[in-house]
Amino acid sequence: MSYAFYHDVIRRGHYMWEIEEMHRQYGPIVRISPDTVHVNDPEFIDQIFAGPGKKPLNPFFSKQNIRRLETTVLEVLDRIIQRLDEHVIKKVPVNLSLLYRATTHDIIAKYAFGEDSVCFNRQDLNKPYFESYHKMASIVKINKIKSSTIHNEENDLPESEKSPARLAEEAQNLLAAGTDSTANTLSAITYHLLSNPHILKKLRAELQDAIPEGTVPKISKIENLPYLSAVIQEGLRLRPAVSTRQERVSPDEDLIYTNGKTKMSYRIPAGTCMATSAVLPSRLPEIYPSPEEFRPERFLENATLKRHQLTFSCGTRVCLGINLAYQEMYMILATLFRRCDPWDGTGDQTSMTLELFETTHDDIAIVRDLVTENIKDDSQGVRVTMRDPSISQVDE
Ligand code: HEM
Repeated sequence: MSYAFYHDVIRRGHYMWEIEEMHRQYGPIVRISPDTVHVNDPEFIDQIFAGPGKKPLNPFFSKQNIRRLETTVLEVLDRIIQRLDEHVIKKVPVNLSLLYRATTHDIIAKYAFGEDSVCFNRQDLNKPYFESYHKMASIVKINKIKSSTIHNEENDLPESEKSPARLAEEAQNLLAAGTDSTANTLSAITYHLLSNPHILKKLRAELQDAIPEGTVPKISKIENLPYLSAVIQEGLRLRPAVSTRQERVSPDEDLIYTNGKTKMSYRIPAGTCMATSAVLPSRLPEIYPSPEEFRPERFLENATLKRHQLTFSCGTRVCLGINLAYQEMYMILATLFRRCDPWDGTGDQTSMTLELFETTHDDIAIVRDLVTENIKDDSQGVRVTMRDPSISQVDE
């Protein structure tokens, strides 16, 4: 049995931590299997991942096309607000992780397949569906996909590539890639904001200035807000959603890696597989002091940090949904935290408040790498108690 198989499969997604330990002992470049070298130096990662991004679905997910999706996002945000109000009235905690999944799912389902409010039309927000991932295929109506925007955007594909089976697979991939990823990062950011009221206070001040009227914001009003942007980058750093080892090969040229500290150089022969997981460079203490700490300011103090993030990958395999993911994160966070203060326990607050409910850091901490990062198996997600002095509550 190979070492990688043992830690990846038998120990369920633990090889990432073993690799991190190897880097601690042996430096930024280590061999992790007979034919794969793992790299944990952002300078060299930039070199390996360089390259143009081009893929068939790109126009469909371009920034311009995603902008047209704003109305859909705004509609879903209205549904979120309704749900939150219902929870306030009933005095029951809200599972924000589930709510975020329902949100990201419904947005991608609407955009890509014309499906309306698959999750929000259900009282349980389709919780059983998220719990049993394998049922995903059943939610996708193949005929709808055939007439969807994806299909229209792929007119230049050969007929064989437009078969129902191929489209269903594509649909399944998009739903899988576009739902949990953004939702997990949002859950982590929410946890950190509510655990750090001083950070949330700064964010709220910025949002109040940008959106004085307090309505659900247009993306153009918020996408350049410095503190909100830093909060999102810090969330992506700590919870990068996709933890898989991203692999690249330099087919023709040998690469030379020079360790910045020791000045030792290594020749990596052409054809060698080079891998890196976005989780590891994001935790390097020499680049991110106190890496476990949620500190958005680090992105304001050092504008080059964002360049080092491998969260959405880059080059030829850059995340297809990057524009959608950013639009969702900006709009959801701005909507929620423009409205809600952290609960201060006094009972004197005049705005809607949020307080973590039976949620600890373990509910957002990455435990394993199963292509996407996973938290502990028995986590209930990030849950909050909401209070709003302007809404009368009823006992359940
Ligand atoms: C915080 C949110 C997200 C993160 C961090 C993220 C990250 C990534 C990363 C790192 C990859 C490359 C994986 C590799 O090289 O093996 C990737 C690929 C991909 N992502 Fe995302 N993603 C996010 C949200 C989304 C969304 C909203 C969509 C919507 C459709 C999406 C669709 C895709 C697709 C289709 C691919 C495969 C691209 C390809 O292989 O050509 N992602 N994502």
